[in-house]
Amino acid sequence: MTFNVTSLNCDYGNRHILRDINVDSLEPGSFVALIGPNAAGKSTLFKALAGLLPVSANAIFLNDIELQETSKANWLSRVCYLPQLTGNTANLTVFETILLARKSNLSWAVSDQDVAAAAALISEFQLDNIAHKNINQLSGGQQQLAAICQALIRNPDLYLLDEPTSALDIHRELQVLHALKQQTCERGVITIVSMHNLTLAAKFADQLIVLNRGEISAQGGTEDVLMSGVIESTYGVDIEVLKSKFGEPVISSHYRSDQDSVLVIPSASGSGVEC
Ligand SMILES: Nc1ncnc2c1ncn2[C@@H]1O[C@H](COP(=O)(O)OP(=O)(O)OP(=O)(O)O)[C@@H](O)[C@H]1O
Repeated sequence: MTFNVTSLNCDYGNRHILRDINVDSLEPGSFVALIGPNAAGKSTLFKALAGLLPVSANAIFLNDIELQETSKANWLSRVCYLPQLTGNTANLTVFETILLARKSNLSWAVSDQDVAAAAALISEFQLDNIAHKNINQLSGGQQQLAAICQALIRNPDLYLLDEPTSALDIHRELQVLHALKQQTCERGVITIVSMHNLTLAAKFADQLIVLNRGEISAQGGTEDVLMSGVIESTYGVDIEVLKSKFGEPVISSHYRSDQDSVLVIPSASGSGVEC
């Protein structure tokens, strides 16, 4: 199983958002972090790859299936897309929400295995005390955990996870990323996760894809990309890659206050104030 993208373009109206996106072939078990500044186009890329936006592309292949030549239902049975946290307003309990995700591409009937799989995830993520609660009565972090369980209960070939841990505390964040990485390796799934925390990206991802202003500026092994200088030029910051006491990379960053980063705040007279 492989995933690759050739020459993808995507517009919102007459605004070009993604330009000539190429993703080199990703193999089963790949855990990839999609990084890039705000508004770079990461969410748009996920929606495009999930088949939820009109695109032009030479090819978007998952194994031998081409997105533009298959049905949306067939594509979405193999691809699990988790959008950024938006707030779940469904009138369902946590348990029902997770069970429902399991049912998305199977028959209407609920088997003992489906119930057991939902219960196992609730137990693994210590959600027992909120399993009976309505999803719209939870905190942002609790809702995000339920959404992650919805993703984990699926068995896709490709995960597209848009900032899946943005609302989680550090303990939960590590727990979730560890579980996602484990599932990726054990099931031979391909996982692409967007994230802003570069240290966590470096800790978990074996590859980084850097998106900047709608274009991919780098794809490669995590260490190679971190050392290449592309992070500095993409974000306009200085970084240093250190090693933690656990032998893992830590990204130390420094704000650049040089001429290029002068921030101009518009004043009442319209002339602007430099900071
Ligand atoms: N529905 C939409 N209609 C028009 N423009 C949009 C729409 N959604 C996003 N955009 C624009 O597309 C660009 C890319 O947005 P996108 O949400 O993909 O960025 P992102 O990299 O995910 O950002 P962030 O890290 O801030 O979440 C932005 O300029 C945004 O304003």
